[in-house]
Amino acid sequence: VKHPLQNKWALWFFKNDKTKSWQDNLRLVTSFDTVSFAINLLTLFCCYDRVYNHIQAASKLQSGCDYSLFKEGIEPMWEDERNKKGGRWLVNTQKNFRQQELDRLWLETLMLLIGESFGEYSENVCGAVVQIRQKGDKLAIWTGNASDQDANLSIGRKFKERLSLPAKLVIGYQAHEDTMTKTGSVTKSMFTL
Ligand SMILES: CN(C)c1nc(=O)c2c([nH]1)N([C@@H]1O[C@H](COP(=O)(O)OP(=O)(O)O)[C@@H](O)[C@H]1O)CN2C
Repeated sequence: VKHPLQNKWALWFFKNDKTKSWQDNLRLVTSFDTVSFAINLLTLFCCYDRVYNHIQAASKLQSGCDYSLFKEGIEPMWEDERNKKGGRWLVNTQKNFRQQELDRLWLETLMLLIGESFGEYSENVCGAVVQIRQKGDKLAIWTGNASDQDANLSIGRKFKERLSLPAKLVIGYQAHEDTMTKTGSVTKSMFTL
């Protein structure tokens, strides 16, 4: 028997090909809605084997690449109806995190989403993104309503707790509206944890 998940999820891959538009670089890899498929995917992410599958651990991706896991029907982009009034909890990791920590953090994030771990606020969650970058990798959970402070703070607390990040590693919640229009490299956070 296939145990259904509460939501259907879609895994996306972003490859940084400068010759194409941003949107053309975004590809749907697979979507799933059963526990067994989710477990297979999680094992692929944590003990990938290049020979048997095309899905590699996040830490092995080239710079400029992203993985996104979003609820079926929500595209991992600001412009999607379900994202445009939302924002993201953003974890900026130091360079040395990639080898030891990044895959664990991404796996924990995937399990938080697939496991609907945010209680009453799970329906506010749109998806999660891991981004491999020279200047430092990023991990984010996107929520659908930047002005729902109760939901966003509760989701952020659970996110930071589950990742068991060092207390001094501050995470910020940024509205996509601010990220889209940011001037310079840093977007202001609505709140931090
Ligand atoms: C529909 N559309 C065009 C569009 N829709 C989007 O939703 C969207 C973009 N464009 N993004 C573009 O990528 C650049 C790097 O962002 P980055 O998050 O990779 O961060 P880095 O600067 O590479 O660390 C962003 O500056 C933006 O140009 C990012 N993004 C989410």
